Amino acid sequence: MQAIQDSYPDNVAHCYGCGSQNAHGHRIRTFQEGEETVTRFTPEAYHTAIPGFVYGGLLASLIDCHGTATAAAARYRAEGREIGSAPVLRFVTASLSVSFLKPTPLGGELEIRGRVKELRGRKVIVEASVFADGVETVRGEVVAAEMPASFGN
Ligand SMILES: CCCCCCCCCC(=O)SCCNC(=O)CCNC(=O)[C@H](O)C(C)(C)COP(=O)(O)OP(=O)(O)OC[C@H]1O[C@@H](n2cnc3c(N)ncnc32)[C@H](O)[C@@H]1OP(=O)(O)O
Repeated sequence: MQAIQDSYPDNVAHCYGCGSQNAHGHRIRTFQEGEETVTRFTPEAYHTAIPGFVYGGLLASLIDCHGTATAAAARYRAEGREIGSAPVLRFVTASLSVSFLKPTPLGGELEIRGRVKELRGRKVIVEASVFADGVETVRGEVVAAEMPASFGN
């Protein structure tokens, strides 16, 4: 099945969270499921915070990259375009907020589910949650902004 990240051109696919070209990264893959987006990810033992529980920074990065992918997909949909079609839309994180509702157990697959809260101009706000065994443990919000041509300057 085609993931949203599969549409990222190779020259911008190095992100630590979601870049297919980053051998050391999480290389998350996000899928559209109706009005929601879904990423599944299984943390490794080295993603430990407190023994038996997942490190919060990893969870934040899952929300982050799930959010930017959801934002890009939403804008393509809003424009009635196929994901990845030219001109390519690239979204980066303008802000990220994360609430850790419960400790997230380490040792199984996590599900990250997201939805668009607002889509306006060059900005998309995405809400996303992490579920472990069906229990919501983390909730976050990503403000994703379309990457300007001047990015980094
Ligand atoms: C092709 C695929 C690429 C895959 C990459 C995936 C990335 C994964 C996640 C990341 O780690 S990205 C890396 C971390 N993020 C950055 O380094 C971004 C650094 N910041 C910037 O480059 C600029 O500040 C940014 C592009 C986010 C905004 O600059 P703009 O010149 O576009 O700002 P502008 O003032 O035009 O704002 C556009 C909209 O975003 C809003 N905005 C900007 N910064 C914000 C902020 N910090 N918080 C909330 N909203 C913000 C802003 O209010 C506005 O909304 P409105 O249209 O409603 O007014």
